[in-house]
Amino acid sequence: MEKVLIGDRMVKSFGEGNEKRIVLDGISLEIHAGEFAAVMGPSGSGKSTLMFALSGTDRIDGGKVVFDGSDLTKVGENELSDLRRTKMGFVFQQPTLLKNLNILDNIILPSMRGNRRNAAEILERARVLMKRTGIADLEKRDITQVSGGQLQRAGICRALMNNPKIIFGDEPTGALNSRSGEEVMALFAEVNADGTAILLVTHDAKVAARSERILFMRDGNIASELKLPKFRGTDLDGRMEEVTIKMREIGI
Ligand SMILES: Nc1ncnc2c1ncn2[C@@H]1O[C@H](COP(=O)(O)OP(=O)(O)OP(=O)(O)O)[C@@H](O)[C@H]1O
Repeated sequence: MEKVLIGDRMVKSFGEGNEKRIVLDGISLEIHAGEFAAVMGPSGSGKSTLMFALSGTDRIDGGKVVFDGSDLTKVGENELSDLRRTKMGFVFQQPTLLKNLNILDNIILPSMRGNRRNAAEILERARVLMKRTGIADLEKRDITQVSGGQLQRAGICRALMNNPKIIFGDEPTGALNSRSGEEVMALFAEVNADGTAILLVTHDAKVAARSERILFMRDGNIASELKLPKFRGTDLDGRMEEVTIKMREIGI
């Protein structure tokens, strides 16, 4: 199967001299097109740093990252930001939406910048996504007038605007109540069923159990891996148990 993302012996450290801390310690991984993977690990094991490295958000000190055939360690800043804007989607714990714009404008803003599609097409795409994520009637609302779950859905719509090859999620359900969290996860499953690869960082066994491959990090490397069949909406409890056993095994 086609590999959409390859991290090859990635090294990243912070600090200098005695303060130097190696956070990614030669870690390698591959994500296939359409795969749904999760990263778990103790606090400080390097999960967020890994996501920043794989998405070209941060430059790495050693090794390489190949995304959709482009070596992110070699491309210039403009090309890198184009790749990130047009082929990757990002969903964080707290969506970074702008306070002075309504929900719809927040969703379309990044696509309006430097995009060849015209405004009508962009608007249409946003409305299709808002309908699909259940927030169609909220387009004129200020971002302070919607719930956390609705805000996160708006963030997901924004991430999907350019039909990305991969979505990076860093604790995307971390700030949500369990019902909204489940709805957001169901949305990720739908997006994944359409062929978009997903890579999530999570502390939550219930979230990880919906993925098909879980990478367990420890001290800047992958300590273990768990493969599961693609989640079809059944036996979440059994899957969670498998994840929890593995977490215990490696001491998370
Ligand atoms: N910009 C930075 N400058 C200095 N140190 C950093 C920086 N970013 C991360 N670190 C350090 O790197 C280590 C790994 O951080 P990272 O955020 O990747 O861990 P994590 O596994 O995502 O943790 P958590 O589960 O708590 O979010 C931590 O010790 C952190 O303090």
